[in-house]
Amino acid sequence: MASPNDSPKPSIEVQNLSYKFQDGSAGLDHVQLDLPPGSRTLLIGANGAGKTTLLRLVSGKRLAPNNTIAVGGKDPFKEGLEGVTYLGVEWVLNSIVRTDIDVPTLLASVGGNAYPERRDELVDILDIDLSWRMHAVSDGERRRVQLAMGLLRPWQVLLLDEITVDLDLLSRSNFLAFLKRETETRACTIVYATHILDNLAQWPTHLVHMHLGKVKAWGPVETFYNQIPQWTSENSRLGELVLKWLKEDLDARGPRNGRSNQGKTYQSLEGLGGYGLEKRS
Ligand SMILES: Nc1ncnc2c1ncn2[C@@H]1O[C@H](COP(=O)(O)OP(=O)(O)OP(=O)(O)O)[C@@H](O)[C@H]1O
Repeated sequence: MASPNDSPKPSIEVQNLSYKFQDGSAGLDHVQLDLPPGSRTLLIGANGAGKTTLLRLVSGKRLAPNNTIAVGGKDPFKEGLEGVTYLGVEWVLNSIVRTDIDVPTLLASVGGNAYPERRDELVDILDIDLSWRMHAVSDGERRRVQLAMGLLRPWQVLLLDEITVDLDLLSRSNFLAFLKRETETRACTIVYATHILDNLAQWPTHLVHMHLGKVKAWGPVETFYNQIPQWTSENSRLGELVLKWLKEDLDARGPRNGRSNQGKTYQSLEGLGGYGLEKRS
């Protein structure tokens, strides 16, 4: 019988990937990445940097240009990748987890009975009460059940698009430790887009820094730490590095609504009504 370990090694290769949205606006610009099998990559970037766009393309949910993406050596869109799990916003909003349904039924519906040991481990680490009914749980409790559902089948590539925001600190820490163990004990690879760095200092093997649809830098995590020779106890070294990157990105981009041009804009409105008509005394 085939086991997940018989599958091709789950590397993620992105070659010169540019992507435009349907309205013609630029989504990604010449993205180049080569994430090795077994890696745990953090995707870092400000809001709107292109993280979700990249993850959706890598997962095969969006069509990328030919020969730009290979996951375990395969084109994710053409080959409908078995073993690639993408957990993002659409998945979080799935309405079934808000109905009056019990947890064992939900877990069985996603194959829980085929992987009883994994199911029981996930129930344990995510501290799930099997007597919960899903219409009567908190957001964080619902998220934990969803995570158990999403992680149950032994994926080879896991693409996570910040879906841990509702978890309390301990649940999130257990969840991250589980993911780390997974990459250490079987052939699998993770890419995680997040803004929350708690408990993550020792987690990633690789970092990808995105800005305005481009990958500004990527590589093994230790190759970046010389950028942060000193760090405070308030932030981890990773936290300091990410803060530095985001500040640089903001400086490079400038303010969203062009405040530096504001005087000019108001002048050009003169005569059109509003403040432009006021006379200086
Ligand atoms: N369907 C779309 N059509 C046009 N532009 C889009 C579309 N979806 C996203 N964008 C734009 O593409 C850019 C990247 O969006 P994306 O969702 O990939 O960012 P992100 O890095 O995941 O941000 P966040 O941290 O806020 O989740 C944003 O400027 C966004 O407005």
